Amino acid sequence: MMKVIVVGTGYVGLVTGTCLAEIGHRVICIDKDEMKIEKLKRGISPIYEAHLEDMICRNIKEQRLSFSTDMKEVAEDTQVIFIAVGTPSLEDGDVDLSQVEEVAREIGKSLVSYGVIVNKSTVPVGSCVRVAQIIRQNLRKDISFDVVSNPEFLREGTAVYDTFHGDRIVIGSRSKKAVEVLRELYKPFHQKFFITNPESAELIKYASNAFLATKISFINEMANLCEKTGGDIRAVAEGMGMDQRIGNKFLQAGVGFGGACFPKDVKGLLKTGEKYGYDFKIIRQTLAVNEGQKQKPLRILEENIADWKGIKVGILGLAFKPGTDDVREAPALQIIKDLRGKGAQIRVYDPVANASMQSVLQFPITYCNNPYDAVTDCDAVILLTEWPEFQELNLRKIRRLMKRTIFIDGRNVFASEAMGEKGFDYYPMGIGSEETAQRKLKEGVVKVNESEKSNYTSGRTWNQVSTCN
Ligand SMILES: NC(=O)C1=CN([C@@H]2O[C@H](COP(=O)(O)OP(=O)(O)OC[C@H]3O[C@@H](n4cnc5c(N)ncnc54)[C@H](O)[C@@H]3O)[C@@H](O)[C@H]2O)C=CC1
Ligand SMILES: O=C(O)[C@H]1O[C@H](OP(=O)(O)OP(=O)(O)OC[C@H]2O[C@@H](n3ccc(=O)[nH]c3=O)[C@H](O)[C@@H]2O)[C@H](O)[C@@H](O)[C@@H]1O
Repeated sequence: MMKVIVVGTGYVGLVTGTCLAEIGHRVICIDKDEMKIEKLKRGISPIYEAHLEDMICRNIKEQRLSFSTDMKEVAEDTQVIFIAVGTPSLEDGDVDLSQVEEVAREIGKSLVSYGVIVNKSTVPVGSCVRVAQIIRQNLRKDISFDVVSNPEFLREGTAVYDTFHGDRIVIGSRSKKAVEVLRELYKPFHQKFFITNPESAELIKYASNAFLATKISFINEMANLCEKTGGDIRAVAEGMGMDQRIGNKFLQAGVGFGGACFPKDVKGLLKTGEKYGYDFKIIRQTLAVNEGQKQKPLRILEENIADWKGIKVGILGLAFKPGTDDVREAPALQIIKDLRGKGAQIRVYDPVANASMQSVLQFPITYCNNPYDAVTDCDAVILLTEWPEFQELNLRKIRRLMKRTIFIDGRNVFASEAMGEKGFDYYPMGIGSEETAQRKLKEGVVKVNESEKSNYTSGRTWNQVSTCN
């Protein structure tokens, strides 16, 4: 059993701290947000994450987990201190390290004996060295310590499961002593360790997220080609994924990736490249393709709607993915803004994310308590998050409640034929029709549509897109 401090009780800090308590360590989670800490002390989780609240309550009761706003909790017997604060994007895409640097200063002032300081926040290469430097500058007396890079790979929505079933635990350190402390800390998780130097560990995190994001942009471009050629992206992805070198995960076409991390980390890696004089061309396009993908629902509507006066659009799903109430960089944010720009009336429903959308949107839209209310009298419906409950929707009822019949399925939840039979003008992502294939064959090979080309070249680029938060 070790005594552990976790600074930052967001998705990563809170889940890590709680899971470490669950495996027997004594954990104190610290956050400067007093309201958050007050709630947590009463066993209330500030985030929606499966199994988390039960685990928090159990570990508080069994006295392995406590919460505080005070760095004075760092004591003689503290062996490990995690830094798990936010590293958001700055305006120009660079990583804002101010929270990490602030915590490093606090740790320097609070340290009373040897400790391993673990950088769990996603930070650019070189940050371990920087954090060590800040701590050293703030020490009150001469104390030895090690700073280790230990990036986190959990996904929101399955954060607790991922912590217990991770594919690997990456530890970047040149100190054998620090590596041994972390091996001991994580031993009960029974996961593979990958030990490397801090710089490589820091790059592994960015490389992993950027690679996964690129995989998504790739499949989305294939989906766009499927629509023109009569292919079905679901079959293409399945057939590709059967090759074990490719793998069948992260090949789900849709309206693009969102979330607190993919967009910010891809921009962060691009910025790192720039700083070191390297233009990372592939991931620049990964972002550009993603921006184009988020505009797809609007492009479909523009083709179908001549006069936007009085147009009502219903949106099903706001969270950037199912299982979370997080709307950071969610495609829904951009799509809602685009629709507002057109003057459309917008009705939305999400099983858990209505409140978080309301807290970031600076203009009013209609939030509904159920999906049927959200589609009532609508000219078009756009599904943006594949919540399992949407699979159970009474589609005939939806059709009856709508004014017109446009249904854009941004996550390919339904089957084209069934939707057609029910009377929808159904627009899935990347599912071409036989008629398109025949028509294209008759017309011969067509030239690249210039307007589409410009979406990725002269059109909106990632750093021109404003965010709501
Ligand atoms: N959200 C996710 O699924 C994942 C996030 N990451 C990375 O982990 C890091 C943390 O991310 P999240 O947990 O999502 O962030 P978050 O924004 O949800 O939480 C950060 C917390 O740190 C607190 N904080 C900020 N400055 C502080 C200070 N000086 N002292 C004490 N507390 C302070 C904030 O009040 C907030 O509660 C980021 O670098 C992120 O890129 C990595 C893997 C997964
Ligand atoms: O660094 C992070 O924060 C985390 O970022 C992602 O996790 P997360 O953002 O929670 O969610 P994902 O499940 O990866 O989905 C991200 C986005 O990609 C989209 N996506 C995902 C998979 C897919 O096939 N297609 C697709 O469009 C999702 O809809 C979602 O908007 C990574 O999967 C985690 O390993 C990583 O730790």
